[in-house]
Amino acid sequence: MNPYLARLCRLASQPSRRIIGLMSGTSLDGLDVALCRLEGHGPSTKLMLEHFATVPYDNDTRDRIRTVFAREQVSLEYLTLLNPWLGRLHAAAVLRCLHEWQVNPAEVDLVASHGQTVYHAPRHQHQRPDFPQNATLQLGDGDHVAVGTGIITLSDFRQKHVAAGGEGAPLAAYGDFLLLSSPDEERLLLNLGGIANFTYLPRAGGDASTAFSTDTGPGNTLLDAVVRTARPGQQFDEDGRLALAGQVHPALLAALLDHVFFAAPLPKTTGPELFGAAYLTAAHQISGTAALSLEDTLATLAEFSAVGVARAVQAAFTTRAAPAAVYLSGGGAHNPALRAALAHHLPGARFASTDELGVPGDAKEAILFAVLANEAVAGQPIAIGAGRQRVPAVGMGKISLPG
Ligand SMILES: Nc1ncnc2c1ncn2[C@@H]1O[C@H](COP(=O)(O)OP(=O)(O)OP(=O)(O)O)[C@@H](O)[C@H]1O
Ligand SMILES: CC(=O)N[C@H]1[C@@H]2OC[C@@H](O2)[C@@H](O)[C@@H]1O[C@H](C)C(=O)O
Repeated sequence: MNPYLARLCRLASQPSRRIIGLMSGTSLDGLDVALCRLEGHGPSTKLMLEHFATVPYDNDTRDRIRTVFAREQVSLEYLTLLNPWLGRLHAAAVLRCLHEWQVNPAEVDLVASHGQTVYHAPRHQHQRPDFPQNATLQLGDGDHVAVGTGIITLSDFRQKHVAAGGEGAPLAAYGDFLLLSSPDEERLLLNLGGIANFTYLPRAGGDASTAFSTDTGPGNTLLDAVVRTARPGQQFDEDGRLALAGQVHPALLAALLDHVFFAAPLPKTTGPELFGAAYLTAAHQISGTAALSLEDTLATLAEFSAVGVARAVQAAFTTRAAPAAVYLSGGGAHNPALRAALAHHLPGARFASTDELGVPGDAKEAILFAVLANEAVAGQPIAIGAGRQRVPAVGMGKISLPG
């Protein structure tokens, strides 16, 4: 037997596993690296986060990804070259983190690598009759991470979700359900990344089939794009200072909200393919606001993100009140302008951070992939999907052996 397969079998029956979760999201700020100790599997999973770091992307890396990111037309050669290049970059980042944390790679059981989403194409977005499927593409091939780190790697988690009928995202519900369900309260877990999404969790022990997650629209992606253009060298509106100095422009807001995505049934996903710079330019033109100040544009975009969240929450809870307990994660949770707009549009909510539940908000998505890998190796197909999520129980992740 291949010794790596034998190792994998041993890992599956161990009481706990040490797994590195990797996530690089739509904001392209860097690679999130979470070294997790995961004990057990399924609803009895216990997480100990041993270390977490975001390894920032330099300008060259960001530029390379942006050459293909969310673009309909790209050079096939460039895409092909970027795939192993990113895999090796992520492997090198893992080794650097382990060195800093004084952890021997041989003492890590698995890497769980999300890769870099370069194009997300749910059917409702691509609308091509010749391709009736949902589709999504992540680069940074798992074989390159496995060979580069010497650690067995699981990757490409989203394809199984698509194969089973889902849109390949959000996968957050699977990890949230296993780690953050509580017998004491039902919860909304609201992640404010480039794209915003939330997970609804019923009380632990309740009807698990009602758990689900959905994207709600942009989180930070348009805010970041505007700042990058207006203030070269700046990646985002630090502490929402510019947005807080502006006023919401009602006509621009109305133009931004005028898209079928916001009325589409839940769950649904989206990405910068739709909510990119061109979307904002069109809304500026329609509303006659092309000359609006940077501050007012950012204030309006923060409002837009918050209204998107509020509309999805309203759509999810038409016959009863939404859960009051809302736990925030993702970079947008650090943006006071976004938080103020959310507080206004979700008046019944009691906001806290997932940090208070033992899962640091900035690390939550990287941890998710470690949890998915743990289930793929030691658990069962995760059975929350069949209900509201409308995806049969699946395990996710492809296995790459280092040798
Ligand atoms: N102090 C801050 N003030 C304002 N915004 C902030 C702050 N810190 C982080 N952000 C925002 O958070 C973003 C990074 O968020 P995050 O890392 O959650 O995104 P991501 O994981 O790439 O996105 P996604 O979840 O869509 O894949 C930054 O680009 C910025 O917009
Ligand atoms: C296709 C894709 O990469 N989607 C990401 C993105 O970033 C946020 C939102 O859009 C979410 O749907 C998803 O990531 C998280 C980790 C998820 O699947 O839950």
